[in-house]
Amino acid sequence: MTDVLDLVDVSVVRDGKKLLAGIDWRIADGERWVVLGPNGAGKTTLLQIVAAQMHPTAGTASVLGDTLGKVDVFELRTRIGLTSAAVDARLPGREKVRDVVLSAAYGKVARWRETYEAADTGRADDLLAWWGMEGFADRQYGTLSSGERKRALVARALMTDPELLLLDEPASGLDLGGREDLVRRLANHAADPASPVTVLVTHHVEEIPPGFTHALLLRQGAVVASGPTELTLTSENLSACYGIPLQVQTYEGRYYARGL
Ligand SMILES: Nc1ncnc2c1ncn2[C@@H]1O[C@H](COP(=O)(O)OP(=O)(O)OP(=O)(O)O)[C@@H](O)[C@H]1O
Repeated sequence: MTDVLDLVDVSVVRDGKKLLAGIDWRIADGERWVVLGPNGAGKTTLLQIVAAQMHPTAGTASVLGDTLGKVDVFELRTRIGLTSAAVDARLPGREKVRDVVLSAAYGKVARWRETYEAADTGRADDLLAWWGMEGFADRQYGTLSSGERKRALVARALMTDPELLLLDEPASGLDLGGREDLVRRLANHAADPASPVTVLVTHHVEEIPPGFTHALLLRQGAVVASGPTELTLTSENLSACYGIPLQVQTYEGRYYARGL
């Protein structure tokens, strides 16, 4: 079976600076990955490669069986769902929440003159309900709380029924209740065999939902460790990743870390 992702010796250089260096990373069908690393480690840059938004400077990147540089990326991007602060920033605050989700089906950030099928509207409403946004469809996107926005963004990313879902720091800025609610929903998402392969970027091990099968730790643009979550998220690896002594503990599928 073709890998969902296959990065071989991928590097990215910008303004003479190496943002990523020699990254090897394979993702197989059914896997759920978390990417961790300190500020500036290169997580967002890595996700941009995986999202087919950026080409590597060197190395090869195959996403959903297509090699970047040899494929129409606009076509490829329709098969990938992405949530990030950059996507959020492009969405007009006056847009109705339902249209924020629906417009993704047309690769747009706002509704224009398209006529949407009843099936599309139904799917948008179902996704909003699944992500705890029932009753919000007619609200303006700009009036949502941070937590509500994050959940609406995930619903939008799933609108095209993507084969690969990329979540860049979906819990950033959420309060404890909002974070726990999102972690619970993401755990349900991870447990559903119908869910697409998912990559979650985060700063905090506490935000890793149970059921995320693999982890990749990044530091200064290079991989510190990667593999099955329980083997990768060790105190030793996390200390090397963040450059400080850390102790990792687990409890019922959740991870916790503290400085020593
Ligand atoms: N176009 C660019 N030119 C030069 N440096 C860049 C460019 N884009 C990003 N960088 C730098 O590359 C490094 C990695 O950035 P990136 O956003 O990928 O890290 P990150 O791990 O997502 O960080 P954070 O956790 O703070 O969001 C940072 O030091 C950033 O300043």
